Amino acid sequence: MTTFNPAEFAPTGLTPVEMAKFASARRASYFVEQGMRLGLGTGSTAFWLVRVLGHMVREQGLQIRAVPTSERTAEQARAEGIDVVTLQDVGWLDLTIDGADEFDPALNLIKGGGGAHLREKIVATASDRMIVISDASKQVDTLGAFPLPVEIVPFGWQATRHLIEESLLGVDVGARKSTLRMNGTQPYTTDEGNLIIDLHLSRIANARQLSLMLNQIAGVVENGLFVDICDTVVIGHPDGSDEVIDLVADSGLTDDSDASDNIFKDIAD
Ligand SMILES: O=C(CO)[C@H](O)[C@H](O)COP(=O)(O)O
Repeated sequence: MTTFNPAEFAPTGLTPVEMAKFASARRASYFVEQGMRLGLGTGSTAFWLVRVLGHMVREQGLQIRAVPTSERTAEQARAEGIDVVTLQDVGWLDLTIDGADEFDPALNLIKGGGGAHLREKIVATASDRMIVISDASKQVDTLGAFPLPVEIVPFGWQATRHLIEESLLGVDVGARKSTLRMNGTQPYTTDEGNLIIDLHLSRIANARQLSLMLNQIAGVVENGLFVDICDTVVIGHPDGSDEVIDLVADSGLTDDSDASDNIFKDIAD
């Protein structure tokens, strides 16, 4: 049990949207314990997590070793005084806390709006537990309104995109448009030097099937569907309140699995 107090960090003058993000990050920080090896997410909600943890490190003696999921987050974490290490350094993580673009009732996710879903998935699946921090706008009945990012290698990327588009004909989705993510006039490149194709699907009937299918295509590095990886979502609200959805606690079962178990579930299915 943590003896630290995330609520001590209390920024003022936040817009309602920022307050909701901050509230979710603050609540998730209560799950962080002394000595933990922690995965740090990427994005505007994870930004608040790093702020809260930075305060706990500097002012409350929290000691953590953190593996950031992007260069952006690494830079911010270092500036906050957090001990930044590599996944190779620590081998495995106790907990990853990250944002999401959408989550459904089973807590399956779309991630990668910030272009970091490859490292985010590696870090999350190398963790005992993944907690998502979010405002209520990310909660959906069915995934797919948010464009699904697919990271692909630059070599032969047009052919890879063509194969992705062809493969979509065989799955139950609401639409089948793809776009190359741009950064101004240039293609957006990830921290790994890859490109991103965003899939505008509107509705994804079977996230597990689609995820497996996309990752079988040569040139695809990773897609933004996180299936059976997250079991806790902390939702923050504009009034500063929060709620926790915890699949394990809500089911009354104990969690003897870890985030990497999804790989075996996928293969078994
Ligand atoms: O997946 C991500 C980055 O790749 C982010 O977690 C996701 O885009 C949510 O970001 P934000 O908290 O800014 O809404």
